[in-house]
Amino acid sequence: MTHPLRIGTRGSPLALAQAHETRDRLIAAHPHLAAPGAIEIVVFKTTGDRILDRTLAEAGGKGLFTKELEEALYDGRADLAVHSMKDVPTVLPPGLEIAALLPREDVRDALFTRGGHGLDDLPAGSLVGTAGLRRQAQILERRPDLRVVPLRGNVQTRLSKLDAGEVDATLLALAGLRRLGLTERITAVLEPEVMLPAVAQGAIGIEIRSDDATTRALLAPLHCAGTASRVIAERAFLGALDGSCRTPIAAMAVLDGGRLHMRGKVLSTDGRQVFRIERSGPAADGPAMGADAGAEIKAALPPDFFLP
Ligand SMILES: NCc1[nH]cc(CCC(=O)O)c1CC(=O)O
Repeated sequence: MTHPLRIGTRGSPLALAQAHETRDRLIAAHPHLAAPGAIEIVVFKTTGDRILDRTLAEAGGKGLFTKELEEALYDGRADLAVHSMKDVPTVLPPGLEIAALLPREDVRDALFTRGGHGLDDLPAGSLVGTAGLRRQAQILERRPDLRVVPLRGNVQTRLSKLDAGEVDATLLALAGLRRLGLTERITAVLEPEVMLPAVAQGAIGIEIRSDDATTRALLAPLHCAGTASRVIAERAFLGALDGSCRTPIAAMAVLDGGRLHMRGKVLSTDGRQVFRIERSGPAADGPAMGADAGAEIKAALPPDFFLP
């Protein structure tokens, strides 16, 4: 090889854990890559990492966590980019593709509360810290008597704010906590009936240049077909909705033998308006099922539902 295989990643602890998982899986599939210097992990700072004072929805725009990594792919500063698929826009920039989806983690969200309460027994008026509109809307759907305040930062930051009493509760994706080994302090895991996950939550995707057949071949053994059929259906749902990032949208597909079941949900940010959809069909029909479900729920929304 003329140069090391360069893995591009963000620098957050979770992003680094995902980059290391990718490296480990590459080495397991191709033992020659264990040689010193065969793989290099290169860290890039993304716009999303720089914006710490506002919620992402306020910052606006899509691809806040992916753009700089994609530029590195175009320039050849990275051969592959490791992403949380949850942060990857439904339409990829030209000339790039997701070459592999790693086996998906648990898709559910975890709740942390100071008093050890679950969601249903948190005292009225409790402050729930989350910057995510999907989580905000579904918390308020179930508990309109709670107050949601913006809370950003990595896992450690959020937990220290919880300890300091800035908020009474916060939520994080179980997948990220598992990958960081930080599940110990979880108070409750929220079932999808209460908190439907974000599209592609818990899935790691690896992006490459479409003209890079060498890297595509290296990644082929890492690809998980089951994860792909679920994530592709969910992303088709999101793509058909064409929602702004200020609209709470959730979806989850599960496989049962050869069949795919998917649930989708669109809410108002205050959780008062909730639109749901459910579909089942052969796994091979996932993309059409997702797109169809997205179109149907969109048609049911009031005309001015999507925020600009
Ligand atoms: N938007 C940030 C983000 N992107 C992916 C994850 C967690 C890992 C995953 O869902 O794959 C997180 C943090 C969180 O929501 O708790």
